[in-house]
Amino acid sequence: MRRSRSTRNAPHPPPESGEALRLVEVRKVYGDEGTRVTALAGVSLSLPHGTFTAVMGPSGSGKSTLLHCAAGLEEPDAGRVFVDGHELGGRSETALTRFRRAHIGFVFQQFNLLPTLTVTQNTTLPLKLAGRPIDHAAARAVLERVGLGQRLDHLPGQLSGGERQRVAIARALVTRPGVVLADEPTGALDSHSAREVLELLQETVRGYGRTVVMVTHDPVAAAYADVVVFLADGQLAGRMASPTARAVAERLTHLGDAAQQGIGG
Ligand SMILES: Nc1ncnc2c1ncn2[C@@H]1O[C@H](COP(=O)(O)OP(=O)(O)OP(=O)(O)O)[C@@H](O)[C@H]1O
Repeated sequence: MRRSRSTRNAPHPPPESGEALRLVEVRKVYGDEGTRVTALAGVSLSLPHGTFTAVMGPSGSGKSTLLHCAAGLEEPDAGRVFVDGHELGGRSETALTRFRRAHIGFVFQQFNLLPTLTVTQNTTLPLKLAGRPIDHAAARAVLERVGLGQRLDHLPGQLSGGERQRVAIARALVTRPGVVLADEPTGALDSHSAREVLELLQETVRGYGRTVVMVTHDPVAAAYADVVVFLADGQLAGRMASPTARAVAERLTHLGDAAQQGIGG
């Protein structure tokens, strides 16, 4: 049966639980005897729909691993991950890929655009890969929303870093995922472009009800989020609502102490 245009374009309904992302005692260990590193040592986290969360912590504290486990890009050694109320574990690789394409958008520090595809083609690629119909009007609307309505036929090499990251955000949004995961999305940008990208991520949450989880090293970037969760040594080491850059920077300097005292959540 052909699906109607309105059904096809409807966002995925929020989970009844209201939780966009839930991690339960997630553990991830890399390497083997002699090189073993515990990247995540049993992390539990619950993020409601329509929230913007920043994940911070020292280098090597497990931030990217947490994001990759949440995205189903890495399989935890133990624990459970739920996205939009659906458990990721126990799926075949094909089923996981299909699920990821429907429910999760991912934004990388280095943009990961295909250099030979135009802005429009890069943006609609996830729909093409998912075998979904390409609604050019909808893609154009997303690109206009990120301020690239005048760049539709440009190649990534003809864009600034900030513009490339905005294409990457449009690409993450085009499938209307419930959850957008961003790994250092402003790490390669100057402060002006970074601010634009952060405002865009904020608008994604406030205006469109998406849930954004962003790994960052930058307290100024983290201050755009509703909540900051801190990681240290693969464990949760605290949480801050309504963060300011100054308060976040201050907390970061004491993170080591918090981890040693076993402060979580
Ligand atoms: N593929 C891998 N193989 C082996 N060890 C890994 C791998 N990926 C990550 N690690 C280790 O796991 C730990 C957590 O890494 P992760 O990249 O999650 O930290 P991070 O907090 O994101 O660090 P950074 O801020 O430097 O990006 C680190 O000690 C890292 O060396």
